[in-house]
Amino acid sequence: MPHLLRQNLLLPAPPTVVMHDPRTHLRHLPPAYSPAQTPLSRDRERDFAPQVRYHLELPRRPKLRPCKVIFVGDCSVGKTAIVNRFCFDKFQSNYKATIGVDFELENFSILGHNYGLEMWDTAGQERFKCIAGAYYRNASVIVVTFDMTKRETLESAKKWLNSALNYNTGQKPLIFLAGTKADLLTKEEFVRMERVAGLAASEMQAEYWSVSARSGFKVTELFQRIAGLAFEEAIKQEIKYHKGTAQEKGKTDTSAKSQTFDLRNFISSRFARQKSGCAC
Ligand SMILES: Nc1nc2c(ncn2[C@@H]2O[C@H](COP(=O)(O)OP(=O)(O)OP(=O)(O)O)[C@@H](O)[C@H]2O)c(=O)[nH]1
Repeated sequence: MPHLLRQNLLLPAPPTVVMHDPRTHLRHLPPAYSPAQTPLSRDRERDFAPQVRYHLELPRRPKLRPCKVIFVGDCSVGKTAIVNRFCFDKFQSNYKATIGVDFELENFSILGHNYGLEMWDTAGQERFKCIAGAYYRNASVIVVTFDMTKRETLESAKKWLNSALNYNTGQKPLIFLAGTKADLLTKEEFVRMERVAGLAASEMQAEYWSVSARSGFKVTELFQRIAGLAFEEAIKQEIKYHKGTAQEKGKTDTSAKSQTFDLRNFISSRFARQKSGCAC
């Protein structure tokens, strides 16, 4: 009975060690793949915005819904592979087409707040497109994926993005363009492909990433960046919402005050009229 022994000898209890998973525990905004290839944060913004940090220090805990991330792109480009590499740290070399859609949830701790990423890995095969399309709605993040060894998959990236945006007209999702299978390219091919893909990304107003699910190259960094930026955006939305309701409340308060003033005037004028003998 080791705990009894400890009690009898009045030994201090060992400190509780909280183990944080460094993949999902963020204290700073993870950097872009390349500062030149991101429309999502300016080069000098290397961390969470000060207003976001300030808001999180207020006693009121933010109410955050999980963030919906959708992966779209041609079949066999490696959408499932990058999700599986990040969520389970595994890679399968045999191809198994996604039927409709697959779903994974990963929980992050960002600046001490829990934040969930819902990952919707949609099918690239044409015959499943009508099913997958139904899952595009309410996406906060769109990751358009292409195979760096197949130029034609980059060419269809814009088509995939437009189709995902058509289901999300009411909001402004964050857009990422991810080139996969970086391990299969020579250095020259890699540099050439990044140049072409970077141009496509800026046309799509997307942040560009080259990754490899096989080697794990930049996969964790991509997901951390997605979580960091989506979290920051969610807090900014919350700040906007609170400012809006505070302004509304201010307006109601002033109109209530002016109503009290009018009421007082009305009573005193009525009283004066009654005094002067008028009954109307
Ligand atoms: N060498 C290499 N192969 C990869 C990589 N990523 C994916 N693959 C392979 O590419 C094939 C297709 O990968 P998936 O992840 O299933 O592709 P997908 O985009 O989900 O395909 P659909 O479900 O049809 O939309 C599989 O055989 C994977 O093993 C990578 O980074 N490097």
